[in-house]
Amino acid sequence: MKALLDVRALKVRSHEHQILHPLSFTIRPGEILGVTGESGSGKSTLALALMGLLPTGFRACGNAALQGTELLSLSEHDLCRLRGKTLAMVFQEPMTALNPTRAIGQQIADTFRLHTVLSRSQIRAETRTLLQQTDLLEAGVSERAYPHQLSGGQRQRVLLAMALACRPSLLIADEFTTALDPQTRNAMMDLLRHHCDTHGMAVLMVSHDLGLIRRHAAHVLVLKDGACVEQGSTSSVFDTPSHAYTQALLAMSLHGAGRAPLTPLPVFGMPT
Ligand SMILES: Nc1ncnc2c1ncn2[C@@H]1O[C@H](COP(=O)(O)OP(=O)(O)OP(=O)(O)O)[C@@H](O)[C@H]1O
Repeated sequence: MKALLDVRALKVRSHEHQILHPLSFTIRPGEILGVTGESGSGKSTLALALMGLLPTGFRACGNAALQGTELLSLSEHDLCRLRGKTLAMVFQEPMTALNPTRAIGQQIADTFRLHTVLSRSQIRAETRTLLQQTDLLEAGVSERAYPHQLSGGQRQRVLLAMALACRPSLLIADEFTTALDPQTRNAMMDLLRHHCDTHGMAVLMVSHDLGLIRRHAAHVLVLKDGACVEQGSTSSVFDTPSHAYTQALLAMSLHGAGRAPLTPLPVFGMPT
């Protein structure tokens, strides 16, 4: 099957540092790619580079073609047309991504108003469907609620509803399950899976949670200091990791789950 996202030698530099070393990977329609690595390894930078939202002073080069459209050379105007419709992102920090002065129902409806020609009543119905699918109505959250009246996990679900509104081809989800309890996390992953299976949506899922990646991602990319140390099918990378860093991440993840690692963990990124 043809790649939906084809990334070739994508690099990111800040004024002083190389933040991402050349990365190459593909994601096919309907597929979830997990991106993992310790804090500061460059996961969010990769997500922001694809969205065209890098901080001032950062520069991306290389190639990143989404359905044949080269993302890195698009003008801000063309990127704006793509974002929300073809390419969507759920941010790590929901409070800064939501508008504190607008009710959540209005914010979800805004996405439809901006990118579709649906009538007011269709937008109202679609907005309610999304609130239902993200279990917000069930939790007693009204579409008239403002972001500050919601818990972190509920705000995260509003962002997910906004991201899924226009059935994007590619969803970039940066640690979006962190604030969710296990039951809600599973329900949200099921919702993503549903969009992957029914609309062919692909997902680039940034997460520290190796269990989540193992369960839901077909492929995984392991980052360390901005470089890819290992990538491949999740089962082969996790069952037979070839790099010591991946082995250490897996051991730490087992340790966190209450099982002691068999060998002492190597220390990464620390002066010796
Ligand atoms: N706005 C910024 N200004 C300067 N350096 C930055 C900025 N954002 C990120 N960096 C640097 O880029 C590198 C990668 O950071 P990034 O946020 O992409 O890592 P991450 O893997 O997403 O971390 P985390 O898991 O903690 O979110 C780090 O060295 C970080 O210090």
